[in-house]
Amino acid sequence: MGQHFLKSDDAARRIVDAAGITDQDTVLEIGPGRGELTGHICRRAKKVTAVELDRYLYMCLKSKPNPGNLDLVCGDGFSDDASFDILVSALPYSQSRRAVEWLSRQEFSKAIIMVQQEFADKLTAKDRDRRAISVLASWAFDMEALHSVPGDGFEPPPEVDSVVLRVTQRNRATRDMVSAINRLFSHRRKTVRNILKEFGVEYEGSQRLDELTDEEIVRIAETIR
Ligand SMILES: C[S@@+](CC[C@H](N)C(=O)[O-])C[C@H]1O[C@@H](n2cnc3c(N)ncnc32)[C@H](O)[C@@H]1O
Repeated sequence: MGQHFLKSDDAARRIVDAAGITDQDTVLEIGPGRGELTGHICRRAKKVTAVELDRYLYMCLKSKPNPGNLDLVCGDGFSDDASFDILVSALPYSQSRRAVEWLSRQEFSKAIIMVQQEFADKLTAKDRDRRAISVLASWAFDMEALHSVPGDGFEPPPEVDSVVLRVTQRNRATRDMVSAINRLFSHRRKTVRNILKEFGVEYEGSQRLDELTDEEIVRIAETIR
């Protein structure tokens, strides 16, 4: 479940400060774990929903005093019924990709997410290094890397460092679009014309997928939805 917990309260406060939460905001926290970020979020927000999948961690959090604006839920945080202004999440690393695909389909004003450096590099990769997730992320979001958190800032320490990203929405994706981009990238070294032939779509041009811009790839994905 990607259970690496922040050790320092200062590190937790720094992450929550980056969200710029006001008393008008509804905040979703996915994976509160032992609640390192939750208290800081509750002190700033109007309403907080914190969703923890691990029943034991959920019960531990539930046994603490509720600040009054916290709705604690045990379950999968990546729900299509979620409604929030701001997402704050030290994402479960095993589910970072799923989380980004899910976030691309939500309507939100800002997200502060912590991901492993390796995954952040994938999200911001350019040209031939791009994967489906890079194209989706750069089309759906503006992303800014704020600061890194070294592995020894967690308990237990993960093998790689993490980075805190500020994400705002550029475009909202649909489930079909996410799946079409993934399908295109399963053939990413072929020419676009050959890929599209497999989907019964005609295309003029001899470029390969990685020679196109993110916008062009998304437009092509829309033709095979
Ligand atoms: C990297 S830990 C972060 C914990 C805490 N927020 C912190 O910063 O120390 C990720 C947390 O997400 C929880 N988690 C994993 N998958 C989840 C899911 N699908 N929905 C909600 N919580 C999940 C894990 O149990 C774990 O508590």
